[in-house]
Order: sequence, then C-alpha cells, then structure tokens
Amino acid sequence: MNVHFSAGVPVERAGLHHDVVRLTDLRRRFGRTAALDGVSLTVHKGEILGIIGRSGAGKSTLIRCLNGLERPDSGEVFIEGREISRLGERDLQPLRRRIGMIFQHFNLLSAKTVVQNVALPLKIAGIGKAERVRRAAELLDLVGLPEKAGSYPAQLSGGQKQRVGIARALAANPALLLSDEATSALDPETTRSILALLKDINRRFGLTILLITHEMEVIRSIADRVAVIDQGRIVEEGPVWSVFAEPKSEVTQRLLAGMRPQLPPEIAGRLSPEPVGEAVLRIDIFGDAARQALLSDLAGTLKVSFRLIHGGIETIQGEPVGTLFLMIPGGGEDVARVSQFLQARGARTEVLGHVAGDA
Ligand SMILES: Nc1ncnc2c1ncn2[C@@H]1O[C@H](COP(=O)(O)OP(=O)(O)OP(=O)(O)O)[C@@H](O)[C@H]1O
Repeated sequence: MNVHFSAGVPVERAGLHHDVVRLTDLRRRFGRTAALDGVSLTVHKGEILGIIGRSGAGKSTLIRCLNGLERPDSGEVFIEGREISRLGERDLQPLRRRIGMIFQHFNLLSAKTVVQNVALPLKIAGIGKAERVRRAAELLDLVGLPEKAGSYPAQLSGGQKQRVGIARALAANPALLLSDEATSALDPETTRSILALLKDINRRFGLTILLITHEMEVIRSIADRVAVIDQGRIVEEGPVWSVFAEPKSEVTQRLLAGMRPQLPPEIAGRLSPEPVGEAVLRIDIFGDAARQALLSDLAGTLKVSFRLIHGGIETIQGEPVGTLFLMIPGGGEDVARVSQFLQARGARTEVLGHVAGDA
C-alpha cells in the first residue's frame, strides 16, 4: 500500500505542530444558552481523541467552530498552529481541506459513483484527473472496496458507504479526521469493523482523529484520550482507561453506568443499611491492584470467608480495569479488615449495605 498522509503537504506544515487542534476558552451563546462555556482542549498529533456528551452538550457547536462554520463569541481555535476563528471565507477554504470529515449519514452524492465521490475533494482542490483516479483507487484499496469503484451509493450497505466516506475524507491528505457520530447509524458488527478500520489507519499512518460520539463503547474501542462535555464545558478529560477506572464527574459516571458491572438487581433490592446478615462490598481495581492475586491473598492472609457474587475485569488500552462485588458474613470487624487489606493494595472499596438471610 502506497498511501502517504503527508504527501502534498509542505514539510514545514506537516512536521511542525505537535498539536493539530488547540482550543482556548471557547465561548458561544445562543440567546440564554451557553452552547460552549469556556472550552479549552488540545488534539495531539497522531492521537485519537474522543469527545463524548449527551444530546445538547455542545458537540455540534464545537465541530462547527473547528471547521469555521461557526464563529465563537470569544476564545481561539488553532488548526496546526493557525488561529482560524476570525478568518474570512476565502482564507478558510484551504484550511478546511486540512480537516476530513465523516458523518452519521455518510453524506455521499447519490448521482456520482463511488470513485467520483472519493475523488471529489481532489477535484475541488484542482488536482488533475489521472492523479485523482490513481489516488481514489489507492484509497478504495485502503478501505477494502476496490471492486466498488463504479457502483453508486444506493448499491452499497451502510458499512460500505461509511468506508467510501472515510476514503473521501482522506483524499486530500487531511491533518485531522473529524468523525461526527460516524457509527451511530450502523449495527454493532459493522460499527466494530468501521472502528477497527479507523484504528488501523491511525496506527499505520499516524493520522490524528477527533471522534465525536454519545456512545462510550466507541470511546472504549478506539480512543486514546477522552474528553467529556456537558452544558458547554469539558467536565472530565484523560486517558480512556483512567477515566473508565475512576470517573470523577457525575455525567461520566452516568455515561459509563451501562458498561461497568452493577450489583445484580435481586441483591440490590434487598440491601439494608442495618448491619445484619452479610455485608455487600464493592471493590474497584485498576492498574497494579488488578494485576495481583488479590482475592486469594485476601483469603490466605486474613482467613475470612467471603463469596464473589458478581463482577469482572476488562482490559482498556492494555490496562486492567475492574469491579467486583463480595458478600462477607460475620460482624463489621471482618468487613473493616477486608476493606483495609484491599485499600492497602490500591483498591477502592465501598460497603453498599447488608443482606439478611440467603441471597
Ligand atoms: N443555532 C442555534 N440556535 C439556538 N440554539 C442553539 C443553536 N445551536 C445550538 N443551540 C443550543 O446550544 C446547545 C448545544 O447544542 P449542540 O447542537 O452543540 O449540542 P450537541 O451536543 O451537538 O447535541 P446533539 O448530540 O443532540 O446533536 C443546545 O442547547 C442547543 O439547543
């Protein structure tokens, strides 16, 4: 495969900027709504940054500020080191080409063939036909659709349309691929294959990707870092595994709720604050704490009995992150000893309550 994402970009622009995007204190109001309320954010070269937020959080306004469709009331938008928020339409055009976009509904031109769709950004950039066709064929190879060059979008599946969208977005060698809910209209299996393709392109060619989504699953699958946006503010930001391991904001905790092990409802429904029967202990572990033989050490060292009732450990970006639920019979003393033992090993523990009788 002979695809060079720096080809055609002057060397001084291709190599200089460690940060592809930098937003500083971005603000945009619509009447009384602060769509962006002081957003500062950086997208580093070569990374996949995921921005997640609920409906109305400010994601679309952020994207529009990034590609110059919206002017912020204040703050700055740097693309490859150049401030764009006050540029006129003429100066914006070449800068917009530095950002390739893929969309939820693909936005392909239905009257044009696949190869024409992919080559369109090159045509607009004034590239000659032979070069356009060569480059489009190369990109269709990259996204696994060489045989569909002459097809029309209506003849493709959703996943194939998005592959064409990706090829088109990459045609003009962008510095940044901006993915706006690009897998939201796809079934889970197709979503996985599109995300795998994006990750592969990121790893092989160092392409910087900014993913906008409302699905934590998308973030977990491929992002390196995540920023959580709510009511126009970034409420949490960090490496994906660490935000999954220790979500600090309530919004992040809610977004993660369906993805982390939860206490089974039949036990949750019987929880009582009264210290009777068995105590239910929640244990959150990550990193080194999750690499140890924590439970067998606990049983061997403290000689307390307990049972594991639910939980799991998954690997995110190579880091183990997990939640376990134990039931511990006996008095509060044992529970305190167990908690202390686990905390000393780096785990977080919380006594959720007690369950009387057989659970
Ligand atoms: N042109 C506009 N006029 C008035 N209000 C707007 C406009 N654009 C956005 N808003 C408001 O700003 C807030 C942020 O909207 P935005 O579309 O950026 O959120 P979003 O996170 O993209 O939501 P969604 O995921 O539903 O697309 C919302 O309260 C929205 O109603």
